[in-house]
Amino acid sequence: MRVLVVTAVPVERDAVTRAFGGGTEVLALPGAELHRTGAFDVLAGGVGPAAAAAATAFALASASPAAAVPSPYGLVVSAGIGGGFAPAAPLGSLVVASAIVAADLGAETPEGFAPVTALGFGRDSFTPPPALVREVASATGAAPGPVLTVSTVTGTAERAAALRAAHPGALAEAMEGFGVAEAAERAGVPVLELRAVSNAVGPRDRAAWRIGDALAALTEAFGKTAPVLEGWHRHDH
Ligand SMILES: O=C(O)c1cccc(C(=O)CC[C@H]2O[C@@H](n3cnc4c(=O)[nH]cnc43)[C@H](O)[C@@H]2O)c1
Repeated sequence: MRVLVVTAVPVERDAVTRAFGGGTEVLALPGAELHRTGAFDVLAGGVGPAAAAAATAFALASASPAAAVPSPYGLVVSAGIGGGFAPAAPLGSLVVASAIVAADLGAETPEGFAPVTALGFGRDSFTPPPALVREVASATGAAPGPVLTVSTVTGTAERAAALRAAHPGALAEAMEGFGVAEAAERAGVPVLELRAVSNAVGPRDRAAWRIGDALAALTEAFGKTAPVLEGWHRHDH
């Protein structure tokens, strides 16, 4: 079974492929460049949910161009750095999504934020396979919990508090998971999201970012969880 890993930017892609120990082949597809190592195809699809959804959809469609041909991918993983909600997700820690939540997809109303589902269309979250989430958490030490997808990075304590209130238990925010999940769902492939925390969700403080530490944590996590991911079959669980 092949695994498609979608990051936002090339440094995240390279942090993931580094875990697999070399021998990477680059495959140029329409709309996507896959870095293939063994069972893993890793793609830097761009920042934000729209870029992530488009890149993931192109990769999935290129891999099985005819509807009658099943996808070679058994799993799609959205991976990269992210902001962590303190104290549950400190800098350098890992989070694996138990739910991938579109945190700002909806409407502002006098009563507060209304998710797109409350407006009567679309969906506002995806649930990765719970057994796989548990296995990845156990292999990597990642904390399992909801991960929010936002189009605007949180930069104030007020916004962080509003997100916590609207999504109790959320551990992290990032910008691509929901887009990757939308594309994976349409291809009938399960999805997972794994984030390494580079900064705290809250007031903007660029000096406090620990991007290098988070990328190193991402490499270590994929090193530990690669056998779990490539050996996982959805019907096993
Ligand atoms: O300019 C800022 O204040 C700022 C703060 C944090 C992150 C950024 C980015 O442009 C990175 C976006 C990129 O990284 C992921 N990411 C990392 N931290 C966060 C976050 O706190 N909230 C949302 N996304 C984050 C994200 O998935 C993007 O790929 C700028």
